[in-house]
Amino acid sequence: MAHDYTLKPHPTITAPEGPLMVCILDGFGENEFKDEYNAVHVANTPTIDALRAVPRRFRSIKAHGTAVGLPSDADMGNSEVGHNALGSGQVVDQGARLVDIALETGKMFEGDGWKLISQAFADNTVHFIGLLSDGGVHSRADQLVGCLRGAAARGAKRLRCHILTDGRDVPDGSSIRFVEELEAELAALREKGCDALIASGGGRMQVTMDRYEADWAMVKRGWDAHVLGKAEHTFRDAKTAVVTLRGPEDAQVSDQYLAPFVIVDEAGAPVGTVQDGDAVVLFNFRADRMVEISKAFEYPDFAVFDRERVPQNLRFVGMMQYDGDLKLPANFLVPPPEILHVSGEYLVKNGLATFACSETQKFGHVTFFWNGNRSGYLDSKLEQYLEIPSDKIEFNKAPDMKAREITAASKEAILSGKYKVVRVNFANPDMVGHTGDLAATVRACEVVDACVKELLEAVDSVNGRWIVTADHGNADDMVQRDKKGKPLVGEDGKPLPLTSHTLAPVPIFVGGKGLPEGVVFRDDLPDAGLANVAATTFNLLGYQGPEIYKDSLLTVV
Ligand SMILES: O=C(O)[C@H](O)COP(=O)(O)O
Ligand SMILES: [Mn+2]
Ligand SMILES: [Mn+2]
Repeated sequence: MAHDYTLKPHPTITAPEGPLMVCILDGFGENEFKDEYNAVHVANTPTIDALRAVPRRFRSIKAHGTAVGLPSDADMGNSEVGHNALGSGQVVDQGARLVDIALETGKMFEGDGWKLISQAFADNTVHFIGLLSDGGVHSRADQLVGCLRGAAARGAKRLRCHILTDGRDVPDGSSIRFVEELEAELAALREKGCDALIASGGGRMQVTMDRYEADWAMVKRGWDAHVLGKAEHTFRDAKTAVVTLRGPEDAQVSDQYLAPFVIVDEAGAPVGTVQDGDAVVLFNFRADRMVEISKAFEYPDFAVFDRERVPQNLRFVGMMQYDGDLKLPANFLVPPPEILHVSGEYLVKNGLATFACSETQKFGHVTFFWNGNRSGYLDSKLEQYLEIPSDKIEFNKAPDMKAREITAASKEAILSGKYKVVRVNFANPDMVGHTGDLAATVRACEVVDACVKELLEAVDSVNGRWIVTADHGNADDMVQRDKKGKPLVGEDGKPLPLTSHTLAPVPIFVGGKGLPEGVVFRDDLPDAGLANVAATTFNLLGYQGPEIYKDSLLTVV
């Protein structure tokens, strides 16, 4: 039976005169540590502070772990799962969890994707390309190991790993440990007669893992290193590669930004180029940073850069299918989560027009992830998505990013009278937070606060309403801590920067001149999370939340 998308009017909250603005401050958590390392706390944010002071229109909600479909509550949130939950009003098992289940049950090894790569076990090489860490955002090293062992046990003769060093979802410098652990695993496989080696690599923000077409040159560097075996730097082993490329202690390059490298044999020949008939597994489960490299492998008429040599009869799979609309890649090891009946579908099926805007780095977050991993418009007549091109530099060098441009465009949309919903994502607290640069991240939060002010004023001027919230923490803690929360210092006595997201909940604020006074947060949902936001938006639009959604956070007193 077709799903019924009819929205029922809310019994007491009427529709607003102006639009509803839904504003996501990416990486802006509500952290219990309110000290000098909490950029959200340190920053001068008069607008957000004023919102925090309004009784029962500010609270925090969960943005990590099982509340967003991740395997455990030790998993920090991230943009993919966060925007999925925000946009769909539901909690679904996410990629990390689905791959765990597929490995635990052995289903992984029975699927069509596995059957495809197993054709290369006897006479060809199986390549694994992906992010090597235990960050759990894009990939997990233990899942890579599960696949390697699974392949070796099922007769794969030759395995090659192409590793992208992290330092973004995990502490900088940890790449050395992850390489050591993988080398030990590969040595154990070699003991058992499987020829298993690391073949190439590079930092995730330099090589292969570009997203939303922000910088295709990254993908070309990856293709050259992984497939062609070409890079400026060659080494005999990966640990030496990583240690050398990180450079001297006083001028270290972070794991995220390591140059591409290729591992070579005694004669200087690459140990693992991709050849005709080989299998290639992209072992990341998350989509955004795997789409471009997937296209390079899969599209016969790919023309973004010169691939020079395209391996024929390749058995190419993703850990998941990264884009269900593009069917990319065609073959995959684990089916991705199915996220149905997202809020955008309810909006368009009820004739409510939406404007969504962010800059490149978060554009897919506020569209593709928001819409349950669907590309393009749900309804091009009722929706307008605007992407402001992001800078191509390290974001601590320009922490304002494109916040002003996003604000100007969103303000215009709010004032235009054309839209019922205006959805905005500000990338700054997250993208600058990932650099580990505290001062720049404070600045990022301040810029965003000023932009929010402008948007709230615009909403008020047309009697609209707003929700301001975030998708997960990041800027709210910029230092690594011990179990008791005490900041850790390095050998040089300096605090150890935290580049990753945090486990913190996120704030949520509602308001606007067009919001009747009695509409406030209920106090009986202490465990509410990001998935409770979608029904809340429908209430603010004058409708009841869809029955299949998590409860709205609102009540009328
Ligand atoms: O891809 C990234 O930049 C990080 O791994 C996660 O950040 P995001 O989830 O906020 O995009
Ligand atoms: Mn995010
Ligand atoms: Mn992030």
